[in-house]
Amino acid sequence: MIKFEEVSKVFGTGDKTVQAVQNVSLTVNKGEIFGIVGFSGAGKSTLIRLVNLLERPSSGKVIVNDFEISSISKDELRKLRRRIGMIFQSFNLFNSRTVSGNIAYPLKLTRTNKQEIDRRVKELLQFVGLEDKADKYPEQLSGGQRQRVGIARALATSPDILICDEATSALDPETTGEILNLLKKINKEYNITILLITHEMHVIRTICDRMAVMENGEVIEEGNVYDIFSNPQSKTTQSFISSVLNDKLSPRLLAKLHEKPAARLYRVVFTGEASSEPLLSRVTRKHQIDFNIIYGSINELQDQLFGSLVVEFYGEKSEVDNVVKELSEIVEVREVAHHGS
Ligand SMILES: Nc1ncnc2c1ncn2[C@@H]1O[C@H](COP(=O)(O)OP(=O)(O)OP(=O)(O)O)[C@@H](O)[C@H]1O
Repeated sequence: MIKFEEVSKVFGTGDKTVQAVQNVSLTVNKGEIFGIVGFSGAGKSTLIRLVNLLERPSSGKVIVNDFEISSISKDELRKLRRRIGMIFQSFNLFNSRTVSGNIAYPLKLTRTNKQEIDRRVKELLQFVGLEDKADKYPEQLSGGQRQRVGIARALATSPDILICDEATSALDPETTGEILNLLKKINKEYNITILLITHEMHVIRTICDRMAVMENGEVIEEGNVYDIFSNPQSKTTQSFISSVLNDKLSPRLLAKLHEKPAARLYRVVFTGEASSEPLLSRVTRKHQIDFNIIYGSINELQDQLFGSLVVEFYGEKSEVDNVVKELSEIVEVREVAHHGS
C-alpha cells in the first residue's frame, strides 16, 4: 500500500522555485494497478520518485507498506528499496553487462549466493520470455526486449511494488501491448501492486484499475477507471479521454452541423446495463421523434461496454426536451456546444 498525505515537493530556492507536486493526497491499494496520467511537467515523475525516496517531500507524508518513509533509517531504506522495483522509459540497463548480468545485479547487491542468483535469473528470463537472450548485450536487443530485461531486473528481489515511469513511451504500439500484457501478468501472478505514470490514456485504459489525473503538480481527478471514463469532470481529463475514444467531432464538421437551424446535438454516454439496451429507440419512439447517430464509439473497458454517441434529435422542441429529460434519468446526456464538449 502506498499513501501520499498532503505531499508537496518544491525544487530550488528564493524566487527560482518550482512547485512540482502540490498538496497531493492519494492512496494506492495493495494489489491494484494504479495509473497517473498528465501532460509533460504535471509532476508525475516527481510524485513517483517520492515513493522510493529518489526525491524527498518538502512537506507531507509518504507511507509505503505502513512505513512513513522520510523518517526511516538508511538501513531500513535499503531494505524498503528491495521491496520496490522500478522500470523506466529509457530502460536504464548496463550496456557492459549481459542480459543475465543485468538481472543478477540487484541480487549481487544483496549478497545473494551464486547458486540462488543463477536460479532466480533463469526463472525471471523464462517469465519475461527471454530464455534465449541470456548472454546477449542490451544493444543487441529490440526496445521491447530491453524493457523485458528491465522488468526482470526490477522483479529480481521479489518486490511487492513495481513503479513504472513511462515504461512503454519509447515503444511501438504492438510492443507496447506486449509489455502491458506482461505488466498485467506480473500483477495477477505475483500480486504486485503497480503504480505507473504515463501521458498516454491508452495505457490507463488497457491495464489500470484506478487512476488519477495530474495537472500543475496537483491531482485534479481520481477514481475507478470506468467511472472516470464515463463521467470525466475536468476539461483536461475530458481531453485525455477523447484522445483514446475518438468521440469528438472535428470543429469544422461541428460548425457545419450547427448551421442547421433546428439542430439539437447531444452527447449520450452509455455505461453498464444501459449499453446493452435499445434505449434511444425506445425513448424516442415513445415521444414520437426521430434521431440520427452522427458520430461515436462503443468501447470495452474493464470487461464492460461503454459507448459515447453524438446524436441529433428531430422533432417538436417540447418533445425533444422530454426525450432528453427521460434519457438523463438513465444515462448521461450533454448538449454538444459549438466548441464540441
Ligand atoms: N530536479 C529538479 N529540479 C528543478 N525542477 C525540477 C526537477 N525535477 C522536476 N522539476 C520540475 O518540476 C515540474 C514537474 O516535473 P516532472 O518531471 O515531475 O513532471 P512530469 O509530469 O513527470 O513530466 P515529464 O513527463 O515531462 O517528465 C516541472 O516543471 C519540472 O521542470
